[in-house]
Amino acid sequence: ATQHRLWPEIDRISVEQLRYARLGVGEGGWQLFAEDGEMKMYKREEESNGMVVDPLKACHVVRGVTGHEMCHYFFSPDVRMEWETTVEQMTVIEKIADDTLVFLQVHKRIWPASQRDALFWSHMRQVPDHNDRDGHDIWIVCNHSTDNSDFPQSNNGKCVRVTLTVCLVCQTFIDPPKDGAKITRDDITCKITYCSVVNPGGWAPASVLRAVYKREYPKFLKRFTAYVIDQCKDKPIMF
Ligand SMILES: CCCc1ccc(-c2ccc(S(=O)(=O)CCO)cc2)cc1[C@H]1C[C@H]1c1ccccn1
Repeated sequence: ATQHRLWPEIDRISVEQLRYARLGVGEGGWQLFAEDGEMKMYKREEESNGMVVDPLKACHVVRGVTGHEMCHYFFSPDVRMEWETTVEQMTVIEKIADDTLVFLQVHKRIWPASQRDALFWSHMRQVPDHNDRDGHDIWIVCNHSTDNSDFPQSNNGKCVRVTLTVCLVCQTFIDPPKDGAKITRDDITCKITYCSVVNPGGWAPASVLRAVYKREYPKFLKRFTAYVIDQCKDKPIMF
């Protein structure tokens, strides 16, 4: 089959985002702004034409689930509204492949800014075994804004379109049980890096956006990881 017109971009951005996620937070002006147990959230304060575009990087360790499971639920349109509380409406407008979809999401309005929507491709892939550590396979979901002539910006002037790049990078670690016993969920740990850059696409008060991010991102990651743990606990492990 001839490849989809977006494929070169999807491949490039996915590779680039994996590299970006694996960079430490030691350099580059990251400031820790939220901590909750194993979850650490960092941001950089950046503006582009007077709009807040603060890059965010969250690191977390979740026990009892695999990276494949985390990415499966993050990617899946069927369960998105179960855990995503800032989305009012979600539509899959194109299926590029089994592991690549195009989403249109209308987000809940953040007063006093106007309502936002986001149109982005979402791609999930397993990355060849990274033996640079004792880690196991890596799974990644990358979401990146895209245009679609059937869904022009500011549909009937209602929403301002944001541009975003998001990646969820998950590495599974297995602590082999004694004498070759079957691996259980008590033996697996998943190290997560979540990165996001959201450009609001139009003016929104910096103080309001920064307050929303400070509140919403920790809530978002805690809610999502709790959701995956709950969905997986009675199911066979998806390695
Ligand atoms: C003015 C910008 C409004 C705004 C548009 C979009 C998003 C947003 C879109 C996608 C994703 S995701 O990680 O790809 C999961 C799929 O939904 C996360 C966030 C966030 C905000 C802002 C509202 C803030 C926020 C922060 C954290 C979580 C959710 N929302």
